[in-house]
Amino acid sequence: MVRVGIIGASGYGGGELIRLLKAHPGVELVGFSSRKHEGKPLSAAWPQLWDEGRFGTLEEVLEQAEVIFLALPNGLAMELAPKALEEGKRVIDLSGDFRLPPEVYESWYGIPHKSPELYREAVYGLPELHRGELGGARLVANPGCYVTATTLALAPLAAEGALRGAFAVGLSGVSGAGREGEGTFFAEVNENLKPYKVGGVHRHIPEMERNLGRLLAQGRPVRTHGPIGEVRLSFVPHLVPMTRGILVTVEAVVEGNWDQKALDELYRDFYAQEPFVRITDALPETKGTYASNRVDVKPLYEARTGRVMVFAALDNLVKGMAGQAVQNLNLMLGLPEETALPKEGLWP
Ligand SMILES: NC(=O)C1=CN([C@@H]2O[C@H](COP(=O)(O)OP(=O)(O)OC[C@H]3O[C@@H](n4cnc5c(N)ncnc54)[C@H](OP(=O)(O)O)[C@@H]3O)[C@@H](O)[C@H]2O)C=CC1
Ligand SMILES: CC(=O)N[C@@H](CCC(=O)OP(=O)(O)O)C(=O)O
Repeated sequence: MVRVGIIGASGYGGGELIRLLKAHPGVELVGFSSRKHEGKPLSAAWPQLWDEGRFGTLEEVLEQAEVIFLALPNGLAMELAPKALEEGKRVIDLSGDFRLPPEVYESWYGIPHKSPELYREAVYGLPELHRGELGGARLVANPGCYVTATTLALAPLAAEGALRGAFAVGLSGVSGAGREGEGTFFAEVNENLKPYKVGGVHRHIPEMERNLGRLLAQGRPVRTHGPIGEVRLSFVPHLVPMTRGILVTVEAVVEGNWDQKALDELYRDFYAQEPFVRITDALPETKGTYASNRVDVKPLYEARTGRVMVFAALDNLVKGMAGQAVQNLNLMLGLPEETALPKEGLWP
C-alpha cells in the first residue's frame, strides 16, 4: 500500500480525489489538508462521502504521505513541490504551475515562478501521449479539462503531420471554476450562457498549442521537454449552466485530402489501445461521460465545405482533473492504469 495525501482536500478536485482513491486497492489515504476545515470530519465539506477521516494541516500531509496530490489554486505548488521532493516524496500537481516553461507561465498567468528549475524535471501528465515518461516521474504536471479535451480531439491529426491550426469552442460546467469560482452565483449562471476570456487571452491556449506542436514535431510518443512545432489555435470558452462537463467543438485547419473514412481510420487507429478514449459513432455529449474517466471523441468531415471538425466531451472533475491524476498515479506506481477509474458514467 502506498501512503497518499491530498493538499487542498476541501476543493472540488480534492473531493473527487478522495471519492476515487477510497476505492483504490493500492492506496492508503493518510492525510487531507484544509485551512477552513482543519480538525473537522470530512463531512464538514463533503456530504457525498462516507465519513472516514478528518481534515488536517498541510504540514501533516507533507510528513505522512509518500505521494502527494496538490489540488490548490495556481501559484502554490511551485512553493510546496520543492519541499515535498526534498523529503523524498512524489508529487502530482493539478494546477498550472509546472505545465509550461516558467517564462511562458509568467506571461500567461501573471505570477512570478518560484521554482523554475523544477519545470525541467516535471513530466506532463497526459497519459495518452506521455505514458512512457510517467513511470519514473517524481513530479507530474496534471493537465486540466479544456486542454485535455482539445488536445485529444486534435492529437491524431497533429501526429500525422496534417494539423496547422484550429478554432476551438469550449463549453464548461460551473464546477470548472472551482468551489470558490468567481461569477458562479446560481442567480447569475442559471438560464445564462456566456463567453469569457475571448480574443486569444485564455491561459490554456499556450498549453494546447505546445501539446499539439510536440506531436507535430515528434510524432507519437512525445517527450515533455522535446522539440515543439508551430500550431496556432483560437479558443473561445463559454460558461454553461450545468454542474460538470466539458464539450469542445473544434474546426481543424489541416493539410491534405480528407474524407470521413480517412478520419475514422486515423482516429480509431490512434486511440485503439487507449482505455479511456472512445471514438464514437454518435456525437459526444457531456452527460454520457458524467462521473467517468472517459473522453468521447468524434471526428467529422463536412463534405459541403471540405472542413474537418472534431467534437470531444469529458467530465471536467474526472478525466479533466482528479481521474487523470489517479491515472497518472497508477502509471507512476506501475499499477494497472485503469485501477479505481470508472469507464462508465451516470445516466440520466
Ligand atoms: N475545477 C476544475 O474543473 C479543474 C481545476 N483544475 C485546477 O486544479 C486546482 C484545484 O482546483 P479546484 O479543486 O477546482 O479548486 P477549489 O477552489 O475548489 O479548491 C481549492 C483548494 O485549495 C485550498 N486552498 C486555497 N488557497 C490555499 C492556500 N493559500 N493554502 C493552502 N490551501 C489553499 C482550499 O481549501 P481551504 O481554503 O479550506 O484551505 C481548497 O481545498 C486549480 O489549480 C485548478 O486550476 C484543473 C482541472 C479542472
Ligand atoms: C469554467 C472555468 O472557469 N473554467 C476554468 C478552467 C479550469 C481548469 O481547467 O483548470 P486549469 O486551469 O487548472 O487547467 C477556466 O476557464 O479557467
